Amino acid sequence: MSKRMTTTIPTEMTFFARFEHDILSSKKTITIRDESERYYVPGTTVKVSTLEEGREFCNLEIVSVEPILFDELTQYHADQENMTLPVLKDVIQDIYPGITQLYVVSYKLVA
Ligand SMILES: CC(=O)Nc1ccn([C@@H]2O[C@H](CO)[C@@H](O)[C@H]2O)c(=O)n1
Repeated sequence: MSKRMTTTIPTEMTFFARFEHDILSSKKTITIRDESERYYVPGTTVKVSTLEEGREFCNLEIVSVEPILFDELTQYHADQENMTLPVLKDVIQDIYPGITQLYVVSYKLVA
């Protein structure tokens, strides 16, 4: 007998304010998160605000959510973050110290 599980589809996402400009200019088209943020659903739209002040600044449509290991990150991911790979790895280690399992969330700006 299988247990029925319910999940709540997330409808909001936060970013550090320093990334707002890159997101709004579509220079940054992915974000890399931990398992707590793996439940975004492709095709849904999320309301985006700054982590620091909770200021809403756009809506994003989720395009995909893909698991990735920290050691598998490449320049391809860094390009989509508008960063160099060493900087991206530093940023992730700052936010998620010692993490190995991550999720690449890709998105597009909703007009
Ligand atoms: C609660 C909360 O807001 N968390 C995060 C987590 C990550 N990020 C950015 O995603 C990319 C890879 O991690 C980098 O650009 C990060 O700076 C972010 O802006 N905000």
